[in-house]
Amino acid sequence: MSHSWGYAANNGPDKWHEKFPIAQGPRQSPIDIVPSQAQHDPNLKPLRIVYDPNTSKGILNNGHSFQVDFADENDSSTLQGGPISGVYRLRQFHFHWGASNERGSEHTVGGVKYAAELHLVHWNAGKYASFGDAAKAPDGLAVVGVFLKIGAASPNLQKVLDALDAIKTKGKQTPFPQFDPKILLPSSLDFWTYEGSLTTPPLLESVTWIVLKEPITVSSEQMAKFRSLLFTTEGETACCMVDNYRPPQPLKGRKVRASFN
Ligand SMILES: NS(=O)(=O)c1c(F)c(F)c(-n2cc(CC3CCCCC3)nn2)c(F)c1F
Ligand SMILES: [Zn+2]
Repeated sequence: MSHSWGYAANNGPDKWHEKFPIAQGPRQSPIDIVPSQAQHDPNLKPLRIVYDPNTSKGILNNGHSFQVDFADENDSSTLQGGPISGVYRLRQFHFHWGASNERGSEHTVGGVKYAAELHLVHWNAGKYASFGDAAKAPDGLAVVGVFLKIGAASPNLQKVLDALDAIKTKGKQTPFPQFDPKILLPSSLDFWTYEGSLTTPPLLESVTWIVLKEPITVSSEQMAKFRSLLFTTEGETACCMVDNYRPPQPLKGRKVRASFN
């Protein structure tokens, strides 16, 4: 596609393989997680998540989603344990969501779609010199996925949503200091894990996925706030940022493990 990738009919997930052939690779994400097929692995360690609010920097509309970026020059905000070895540093978090509440997540559970999905992106700083290097390695990234289901409003999520008015259009960013993303996590850290990829181009097969079983809740009004963002730049014909999710991809023989019984 001559134009850049997106989520519309002419540049969306079904077209990505034209410019990114790895889209049809052996370890693509997301997937449908079938709980009965996931084997409990007692060797999986508990997740160890330590985030320092001083590392949060800014919030950006990148034209595909919005992301909160973190300072990752040292081990202040890290993920360890679970299926990974070594220390992975938090780089950014972002979301995927639907035009309506019955869709929006990337991973599905027994075919069930959630309204949205949070991704906390970490890179293997113990082994690689930069995020870019890590993103090209099979053990370079670890992404923690958290489902958002419709229910009571999340006050902690509201802190993020209150910043969205300042980044309505593609390319806009604003400072977002002193934010601890740990407050976005559910009470249980039980997870499923499997080897996969980035769910957006360049779709690199470098992600150890760690998908939490317990969703957090979000209200319909809060979902409307996500949908107030635009894919487009100021001055372009406005196009609402919705349905920015890739559907599940073939498992191709991969095993999904569970940290819980
Ligand atoms: N949905 S996801 O799988 O959690 C997810 C991620 F894990 C990401 F890391 C990115 N990502 C993409 C780049 C550009 C880099 C540009 C240099 C080469 C590597 C990619 N930065 N971060 C991303 F966009 C995304 F959607
Ligand atoms: Zn994502």
